[in-house]
Amino acid sequence: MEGEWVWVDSDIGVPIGARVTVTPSGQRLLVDDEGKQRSLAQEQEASLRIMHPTSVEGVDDMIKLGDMTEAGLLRNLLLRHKRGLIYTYTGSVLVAVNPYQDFPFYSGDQVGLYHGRKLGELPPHIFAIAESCYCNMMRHLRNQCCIISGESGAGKTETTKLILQYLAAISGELSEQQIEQQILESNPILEAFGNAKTIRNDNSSRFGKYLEIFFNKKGVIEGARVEQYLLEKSRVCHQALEERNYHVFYCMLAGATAEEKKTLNLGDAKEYKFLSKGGCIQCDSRDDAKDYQRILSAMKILTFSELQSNTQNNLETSDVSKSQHFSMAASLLEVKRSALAKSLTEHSFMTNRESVIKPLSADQASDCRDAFVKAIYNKLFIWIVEKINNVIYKKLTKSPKSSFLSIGLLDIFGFENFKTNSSAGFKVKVLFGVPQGSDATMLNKMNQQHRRNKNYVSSRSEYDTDFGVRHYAGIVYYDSKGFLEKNRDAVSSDMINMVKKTKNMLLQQIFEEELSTNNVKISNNKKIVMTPNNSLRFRQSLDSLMKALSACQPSFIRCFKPNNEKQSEAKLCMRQLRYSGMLDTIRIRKLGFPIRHTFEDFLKRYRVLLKTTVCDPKTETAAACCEAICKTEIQGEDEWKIGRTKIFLRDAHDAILERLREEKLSKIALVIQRVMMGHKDRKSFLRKRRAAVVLQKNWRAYRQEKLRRKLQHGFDRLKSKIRSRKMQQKFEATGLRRSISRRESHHSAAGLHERNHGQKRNFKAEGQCETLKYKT
Ligand SMILES: Nc1ncnc2c1ncn2[C@@H]1O[C@H](COP(=O)(O)OP(=O)(O)OP(=O)(O)O)[C@@H](O)[C@H]1O
Repeated sequence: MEGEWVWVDSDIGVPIGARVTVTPSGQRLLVDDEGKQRSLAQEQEASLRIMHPTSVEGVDDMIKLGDMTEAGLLRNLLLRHKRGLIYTYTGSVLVAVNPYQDFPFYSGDQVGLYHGRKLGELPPHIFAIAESCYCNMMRHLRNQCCIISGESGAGKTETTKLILQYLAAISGELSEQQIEQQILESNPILEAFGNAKTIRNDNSSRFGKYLEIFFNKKGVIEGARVEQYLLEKSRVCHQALEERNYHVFYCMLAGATAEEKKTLNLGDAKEYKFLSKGGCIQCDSRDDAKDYQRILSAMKILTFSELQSNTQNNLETSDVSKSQHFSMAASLLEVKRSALAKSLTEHSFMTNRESVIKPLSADQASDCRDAFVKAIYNKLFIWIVEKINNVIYKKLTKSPKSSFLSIGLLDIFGFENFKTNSSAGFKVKVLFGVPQGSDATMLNKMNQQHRRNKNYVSSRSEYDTDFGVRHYAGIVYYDSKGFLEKNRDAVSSDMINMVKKTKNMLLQQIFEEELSTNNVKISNNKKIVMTPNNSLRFRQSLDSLMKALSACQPSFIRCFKPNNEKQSEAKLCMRQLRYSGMLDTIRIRKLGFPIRHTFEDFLKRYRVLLKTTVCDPKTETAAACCEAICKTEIQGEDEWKIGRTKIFLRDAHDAILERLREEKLSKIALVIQRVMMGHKDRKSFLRKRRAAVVLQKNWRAYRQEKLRRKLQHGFDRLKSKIRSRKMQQKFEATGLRRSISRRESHHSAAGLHERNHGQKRNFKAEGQCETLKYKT
């Protein structure tokens, strides 16, 4: 039907989407995802597969896809990427497609938005994964790790930085320490010394990194530790076309002042062979001079002391080399030119009876020089990492590790399969360890040793120089040519003897191990200082990494590169999908029960979801209670399984149960709040009512008493008036008044006065009597 979506075959090896359209003339066409029109014949129709609606619209969790095929996954990722949605879940695994541009995804607002929210509550985001790690750590008191994988340039390093940014922000809300800032500032330093421009990525990490962030029990960052794995040393002396040496060289030469450069005898990058072998000095996306200032300020924060120019006094002149660069090198290494010349151009070896010194050919001498340069850089890098750890980790060494919780971020090497893969890769080192001898003898030895190993593919003929390794993603062929050279990192004892004489403390410090060892091995008539073999050391550090990881609860982030210059978007993503094992992950996660809890843990966490009328934990077993919870809360019998000691759940149910638990808890909290507030309010109401009654009572009593007293007073006066009137009437009635009048005429003046006075008294008494009558 018109408008319907179907799957059609394509040249990328998997079907792509296409939409049925009808032209005005009535002809039916298919318009595929790449915009190409295809005719639709009637006989074709039966073979077309209708697209599931979830694939038409796209889903934010690929477990929900109806078309659970490579094509389904690919279309979903590309569809979302086109809409600017770079993050997609696959259960709890996050797929991150590199946006190659700054999106407003990572602001403080976004941190606030995702903080405290469950995975799946909000659209997929790297902050949701960081939050989930943090929450799981705090909830289960268990260390977490994030395994971030993907091709070179897919965005692993940026992702690691974003997780760190998130954790630093939420920890910063809880305390005002400056440790978060110091941890964040270690990035520019590590990137300057350990990253370089490659043809795949302008800022490619050339070392493996495991950053463990330590939190106290309150969830505040207390420190961190960086572990580095196998820096690509060969880059210091050699770069492929269009690639650069490590950033720090270009940054320093572009950013240092003329005066600083003069003190250190530095020129421009293009003057140095080791910096210009790739024919690429500038990198368009980088500003070396600006980065230099950034590196210096980060170094200040991490308490690196300032670079000091070295004194050039006390230098003996020598005729060994007239080159200006040679003198400069000797001066910077703070050794006599003669000692440097000797160590570079001669080698001493032992016969049965004596020590013999032989000159080196020009090629041998430059090998010797390169080995020394690579060793210096590598050791300097290790020293820098340790120096950073001294600031961000040292405080924690005083307390036992168990007093902290941690989240580890593993940024593992980008994996690429070129037409020709150089054996310089660390992966080859992990497999085999590098023997002495030539490339051919090494290949021979490997072909013999690993003949029966199903992961090893021997060279097809004795003239072939390549061999294959069956990786998860497929067979990768490595060319053994130049293998030993690229991996040669043994520094000759002559060189070490030269280092012994240096006045440069840093140089002595970084070669401390070699200087303190007396273990000198003679191999091929050449004295080599034996420190623990590099591949052995690497294997040991990987073993301890594996141990640390397996003790943690892991989260996975798969970074994808959406395009590069040479391949179509879909083809490139398809390859990454296959290599990352995404489809298998989804199938396994869909089929399996990746979430598992012991009955006790499960019951402790989800006890609130249990109805005691259905199953009472006081009388029933933990297993029965767990079963009862699942029966009521999870739909579908097949969605969970009861084991002997644990309960197993499908991927999505962890989040669902958590949500239900939270809902239930907030309901219960509401009831508690309601009852508490009601109780509090009633108590205060009753107190107020009692007080009001007392007030009313007392007021009324007071008012009544006042009235009563007034009345009483009135009556008393009334009574006295009545009495006085009665007395007067009585007096008048007895005629006493007449005799008194006669007596009054006798005493006229006094009598007049007395009469007036008596009249007045009478008037007054009458007046009072009237008032009293009125008041009564
Ligand atoms: N989330 C993102 N937002 C914006 N740009 C990004 C993002 N992730 C990656 N990029 C861009 O892609 C580039 C390459 O990413 P990054 O260096 O993280 O890759 P990588 O996988 O670590 O590669 P390598 O294995 O070579 O070190 C970055 O320099 C940046 O320009």
